[in-house]
Amino acid sequence: MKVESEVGRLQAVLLHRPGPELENLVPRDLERLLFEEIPWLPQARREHAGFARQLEALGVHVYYVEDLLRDLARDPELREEMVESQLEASRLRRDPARAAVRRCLLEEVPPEELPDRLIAGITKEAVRRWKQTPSLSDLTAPLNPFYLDPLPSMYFTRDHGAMIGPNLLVSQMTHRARRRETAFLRTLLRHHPLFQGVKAWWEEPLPTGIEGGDILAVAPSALVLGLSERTSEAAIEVVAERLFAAGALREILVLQIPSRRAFMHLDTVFTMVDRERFLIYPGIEERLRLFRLAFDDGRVRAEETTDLARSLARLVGVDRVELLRSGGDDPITAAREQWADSTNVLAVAPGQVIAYDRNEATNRTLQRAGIEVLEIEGSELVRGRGGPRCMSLPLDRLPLG
Ligand SMILES: NC(=[NH2+])NCCC[C@H](N)C(=O)O
Repeated sequence: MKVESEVGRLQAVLLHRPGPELENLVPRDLERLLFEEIPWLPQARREHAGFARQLEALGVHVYYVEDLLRDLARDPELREEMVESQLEASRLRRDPARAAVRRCLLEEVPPEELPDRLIAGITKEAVRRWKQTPSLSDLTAPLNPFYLDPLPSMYFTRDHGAMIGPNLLVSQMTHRARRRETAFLRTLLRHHPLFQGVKAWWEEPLPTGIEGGDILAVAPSALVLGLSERTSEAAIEVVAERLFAAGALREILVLQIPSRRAFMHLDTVFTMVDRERFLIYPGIEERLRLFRLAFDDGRVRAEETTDLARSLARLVGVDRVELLRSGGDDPITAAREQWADSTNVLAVAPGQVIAYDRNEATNRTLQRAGIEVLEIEGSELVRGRGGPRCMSLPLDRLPLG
């Protein structure tokens, strides 16, 4: 398994089917759990199944995080490791209730249900009988019902990490609300046979945030990284240093985007759709800052640069690249469609993408440019603020011939 480019023909991908975690969302928790709205689960699942069917029709192997975790949960030791790493990454880390939650998960929850239950969230109510006396936190349950929060953003598997060549960079999530998602990926990487032969680029977590939605491989040894609400300078510097030193990369282009909810990751405004073509939200172009990172005598050297198209061409190693603009020339349409993830398309091969059907103007622009747009429905899925790109973690792509 390896990924050397954002557009190489997709062979295998990791998804998560939206589940009861969405039904454990309540208005009070929306902001903290990084949602604006509550998707209607049965419809979100139908839409997600449509996405998976589209991928399978293209011959892509679709793996589901929850299925792989269920494979591991059969083994008592791995079950224990899964539970411990979830607790470590949660708010319960130093909570007196930790032991009771642990016992409930290991002694009461049937192993085959464990991954789904962890993702859905664990209520105080479910743990009550494992505690000796009612505690303050039991009494506050009506207002604050969860020991382990639901993970509603779990279906945005892209953010959990990124295959860079043959190995996986596991993200360091900026918000606590999403840290348990990556703990699952680490467990899979360590133990699941699917990942045999794939290593984490490094074991220890990075000091600060970097998320997969900000990582885009444009060529075998060249990355574009978003500097965004979720990915920090410090994390980019560490990643650059390590990947340069390992000989995995030659150059990195950093695109700084305004730190805003609507653009939480680079892939909400920019992605790659063909060997030499990119899709960008024009409302962002004026506000981008570009920085080039290279390895110079064992040190990462940064310099500011201008001209996105030229910088990308250099990175890809071609004379010129083409920037396609979302929203069909109308700033209002472009802003509306950006909010519905118009640029968050998933390239399944050079010049072939999966996109939400609702982004009509952007899809028309892509089609006119000769890009094949495979449309899926996503009116409930989009409420979580992500599209086909964020809903998929590519594990294997063919090299570009
Ligand atoms: N790569 C992406 N654009 N991911 C979208 C993530 C959306 C998710 N609700 C969050 O705020 O974290």
